Amino acid sequence: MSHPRNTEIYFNLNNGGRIPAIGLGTASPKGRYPETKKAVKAAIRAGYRQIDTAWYYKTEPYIGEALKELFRDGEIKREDLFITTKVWPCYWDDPSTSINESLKSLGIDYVDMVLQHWPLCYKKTYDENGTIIGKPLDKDGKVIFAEGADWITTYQLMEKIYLDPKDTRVRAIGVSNYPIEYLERVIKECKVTPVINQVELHPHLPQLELNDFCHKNGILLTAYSPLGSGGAPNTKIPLVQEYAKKHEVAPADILTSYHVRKGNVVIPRSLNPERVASNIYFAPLTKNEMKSLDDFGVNTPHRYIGTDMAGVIPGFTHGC
Ligand SMILES: NC(=O)C1=CN([C@@H]2O[C@H](COP(=O)(O)OP(=O)(O)OC[C@H]3O[C@@H](n4cnc5c(N)ncnc54)[C@H](OP(=O)(O)O)[C@@H]3O)[C@@H](O)[C@H]2O)C=CC1
Ligand SMILES: O=C1O[C@H](CO)[C@@H](O)[C@@H]1O
Repeated sequence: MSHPRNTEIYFNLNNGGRIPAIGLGTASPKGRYPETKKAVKAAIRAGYRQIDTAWYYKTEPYIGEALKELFRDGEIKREDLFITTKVWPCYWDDPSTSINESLKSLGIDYVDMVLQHWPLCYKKTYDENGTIIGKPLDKDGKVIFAEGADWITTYQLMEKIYLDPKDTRVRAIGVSNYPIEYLERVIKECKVTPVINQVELHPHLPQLELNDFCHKNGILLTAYSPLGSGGAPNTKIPLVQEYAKKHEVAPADILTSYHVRKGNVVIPRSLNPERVASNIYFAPLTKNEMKSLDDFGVNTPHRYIGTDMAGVIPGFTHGC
């Protein structure tokens, strides 16, 4: 059977721009960061036009190496790509520096979108070389938060950068890991509605209320960890395997098409060039199949990422 490709689908953003429906995730496992270069090259050659990264991932220099070679060899032009980076909570009061560091590592002069990675503020802490520590921990291994800090500050500073006509570093701003209550506050107190809320989303965690709220307010969701993160456990869900067989695609394609079918963006990660190239097929899931996948998660909610954050972000629960 021949299948349309998610790489050919784009969604409109509330600021007039557009975003490719599928992007390559680049939160590569520790010890394998350099392999991200090969994955990015495989992705662009397979038709991906979106790369999702973050200051925190430490993979930006390798993405930068891949881009440099792809641009040099005429395989892709900068303007044909959509590159997202994120501001980590250690830079909660200085997104400008975070963005500059990301741009330098990536070897580009603007990003298509910057997201506030988490609505959290960590205390600024440096190691013996003067390098900022991403996740400062106390002697008991607990994250050290910045006292008296307000998570909305980061978004307001990002907004300032975005709205400054002389500052061309950022083409769209959004958020990540925001529950509904946090989005409500941003919509009320800020001038710019986020274009995207990037959250964990898959059949074990369909977040239906959040999806409705975002779409009613012109915000798209980006589904992170769509395969269930390391080891892709969601590919083993019997319902996913049944639909894969029926639609003659791989289970991973059911897990990505589930989001694209809802008008949401999805960013699967793989360091295996063959899997990168094969994770792009769109399965036209029926209304009933979509409902069964939603219902599956409502009954068996499971979060793979950031469970340690749940206690400090009200509303950040299983969120079904
Ligand atoms: N905003 C946020 O807070 C967060 C954002 N993210 C973003 O979302 C992206 C994706 O999420 P992530 O948690 O990385 O994990 P994914 O859900 O994308 O799963 C990645 C795992 O699936 C495996 N895999 C990929 N394709 C297949 C396939 N076809 N069949 C079987 N296994 C497969 C990969 O192994 P292999 O490499 O061997 O193929 C890897 O182990 C991240 O990389 C990052 O960009 C992620 C977490 C939080
Ligand atoms: O984006 C992210 O990736 C890491 C784990 O892969 C997570 O802590 C963060 O939100």
